[in-house]
Amino acid sequence: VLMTTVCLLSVVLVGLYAVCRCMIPWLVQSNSTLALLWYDFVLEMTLDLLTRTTRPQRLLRAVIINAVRGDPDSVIRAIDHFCKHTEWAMNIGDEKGAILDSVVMETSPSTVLELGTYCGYSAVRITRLLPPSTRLITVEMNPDYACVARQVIQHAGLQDKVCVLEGQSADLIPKMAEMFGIQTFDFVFLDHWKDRYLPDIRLLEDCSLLAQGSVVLADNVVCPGTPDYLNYIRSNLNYRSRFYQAHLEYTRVLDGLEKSEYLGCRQGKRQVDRETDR
Ligand SMILES: C[S@@+](CC[C@H](N)C(=O)[O-])C[C@H]1O[C@@H](n2cnc3c(N)ncnc32)[C@H](O)[C@@H]1O
Repeated sequence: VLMTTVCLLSVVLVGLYAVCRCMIPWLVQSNSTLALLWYDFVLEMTLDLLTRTTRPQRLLRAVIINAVRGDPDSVIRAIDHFCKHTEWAMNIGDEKGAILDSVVMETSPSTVLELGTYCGYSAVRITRLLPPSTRLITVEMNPDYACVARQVIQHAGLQDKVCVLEGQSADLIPKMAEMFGIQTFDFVFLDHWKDRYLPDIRLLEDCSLLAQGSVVLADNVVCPGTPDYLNYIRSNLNYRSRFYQAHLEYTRVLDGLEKSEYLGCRQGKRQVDRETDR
C-alpha cells in the first residue's frame, strides 16, 4: 500500500511539475489577461515573499551585476535578459523599445516628458538617443520605483540628463512651466496607468504644453488597452495618429503603440481611417 501511495504521489507531483513548467508559460504567453495575472500578480507576489525583496530591487541587482557602468546599451541588454530569462517586468521591452527608439530619433526632441518611469528602462532608452543639451523629465508616483530608477539611470551614466520627479502626473503636469521653465514638450511618452492617458493628454493640452509638431507616443494601447484614449486621439482633428503593432513586452501577446502628432488646436472631430495611417 505504501509503495502504491508513493508511486501515485510521484506521478501526481511529476504531472503538476510538467503542467507548471510547460502549460502555464504556454497559456500566459498567448492570453493577455492570464499573462498580466500570472507575471504581474502571482509570480511577483510569490517571489517577493520568498526572497523578501521587490521586483525592482531584483532587477536593479541584475543591472549592477551584469551591466557595464556608464554604458546605457549594456544596461538595456541586462534588463531585457533579466526579463526574458529570470523574471518578467513591465518595461516597454526590446521589441516596442525599438519602435520607441525610432520615434525618438525621427522627432529629435529638445524637450521630453515621460509619464511612468518604473525602473528607468525606457528613460535610459530615450535619454541615450538625446542630444547633449536635452534632458528627460520622467514622472513616477511610487517612491520605491523612483529610487530604483535613479540607480539604474546612474549606472547607465545618464544621471545628468534625466530628472526623475516623484508624484502623481495630474499634480506635476501643471507645474512643468514653473519648475523647469518648459513652454512645450516636443516629445511625450505615455506609459503610466492606462486610465490616466486620456485625462493627462487633456491636461497637457489645457496647460498649453503641446505645440504644433509635438509627438505623443502611447504604450500598451492594446494590452492592457486604452480604448477611451484611442477613441479620443484618433477622432480628433488636432492630431494625426498612427498605430504600430507589436507584442506585450517579453511575450507573444498582441500589443501596440500609438504615435500621435499634435497639429495645433483646430477643434473638432474627424473619423480617422486608421488603415491608411498604418
Ligand atoms: C508600465 S510602468 C512604466 C514602464 C517604463 N516606462 C518602462 O518602459 O521602463 C508604469 C509606471 O507608471 C507609474 N504610474 C502610474 N500612474 C501614474 C501617475 N498617475 N503618475 C505617475 N506615475 C504613475 C507606476 O507606478 C508604474 O511604475
